[in-house]
Amino acid sequence: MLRGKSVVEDSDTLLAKGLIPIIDLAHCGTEEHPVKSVVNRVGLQLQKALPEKGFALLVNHGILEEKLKVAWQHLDNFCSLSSDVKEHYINNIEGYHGYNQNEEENSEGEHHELRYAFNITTLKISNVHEDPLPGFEEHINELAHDFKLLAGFILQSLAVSLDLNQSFLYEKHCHMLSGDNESKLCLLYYPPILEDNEKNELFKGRLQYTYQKCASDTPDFRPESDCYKTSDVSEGATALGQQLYSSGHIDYGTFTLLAQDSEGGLEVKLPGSEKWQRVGHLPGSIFINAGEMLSIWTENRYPALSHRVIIPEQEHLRVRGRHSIAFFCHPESFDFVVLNLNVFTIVYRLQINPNLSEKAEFFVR
Ligand SMILES: O=C(O)CCC(=O)C(=O)O
Ligand SMILES: [Fe+2]
Repeated sequence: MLRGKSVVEDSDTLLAKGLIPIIDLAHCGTEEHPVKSVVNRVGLQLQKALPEKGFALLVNHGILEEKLKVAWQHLDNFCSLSSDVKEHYINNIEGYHGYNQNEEENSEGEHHELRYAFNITTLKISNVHEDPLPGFEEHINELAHDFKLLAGFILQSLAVSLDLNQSFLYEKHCHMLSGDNESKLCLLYYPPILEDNEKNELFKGRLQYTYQKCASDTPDFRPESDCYKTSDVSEGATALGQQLYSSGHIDYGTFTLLAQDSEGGLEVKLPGSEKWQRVGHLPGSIFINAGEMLSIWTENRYPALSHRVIIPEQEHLRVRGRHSIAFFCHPESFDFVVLNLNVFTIVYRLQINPNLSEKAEFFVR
């Protein structure tokens, strides 16, 4: 995957304003032969961005917009299939590969996960029936591979940022998307949410579009603004702009790469803050945030970012729905112990440098 083409024109202006940590990956070489000076520079930028903001935006990352668009079109086609056809694609218990029906159906209790998800956990197996979805598997696998390569580059910069040998973290993640590692590419579709005025209830709208342009051509990043007025909102509230597509959480892997097709409700708590703040969307960029694993290894030097997706209050955003693609980057697990009570303990043994934890234990909830 060669990089170089500039996809974000306004990044210099935003950088100059100091509002947003933007990391430019142009001319960084390939994952196998990365350009050392770029690895080092990206490492320095991550070293500043992750503790201060908990995230950064990657630009000129080499994953073409067109590829993302086609993936979302495939996802739309998939979501439009009848339930009995979709059932054939439901993820298998061991690998979580395939359609995640639970996320769609989980509308009981306080949290509503109003979204469709299709997971790619391995490039090896072929359990996607091509029949009603011509080209789906080939395309999604190629995209998953691109994300894996991008993650590979970031791992090298991350290692440098932590004063580790450049290949150290990369080697600990070398089985991503092999089926033996929890990394996955997750195609997500958040349907338009409509309000039934008579019943005063929210319901999922029909899929209405294939791909959407951003609400505005101007990059939109306003962590200081409070335009959704959600800072004091308790989860489970019912008014639009307060209802959640995806409730507040941290990702539990090393880091997550997130591509979005538009502005649409992503909110974060910046490190040290208890306030939910909106993250707008910079067209063409990929959002990166640290996960729980990285925060454990670094003893919270790179804190895991709390984030959630709300249903936008503004009607023009809400009625369009939204697509995203998340790549969850996970290390190899050397020891996997399953306890009862639905709690898994995963022990990762890593010989990191003496300043960092050698062993991290954490719980998958
Ligand atoms: O779709 C998004 O913007 C975020 C998804 C997310 O945070 C997750 O699936 O963990
Ligand atoms: Fe997440």
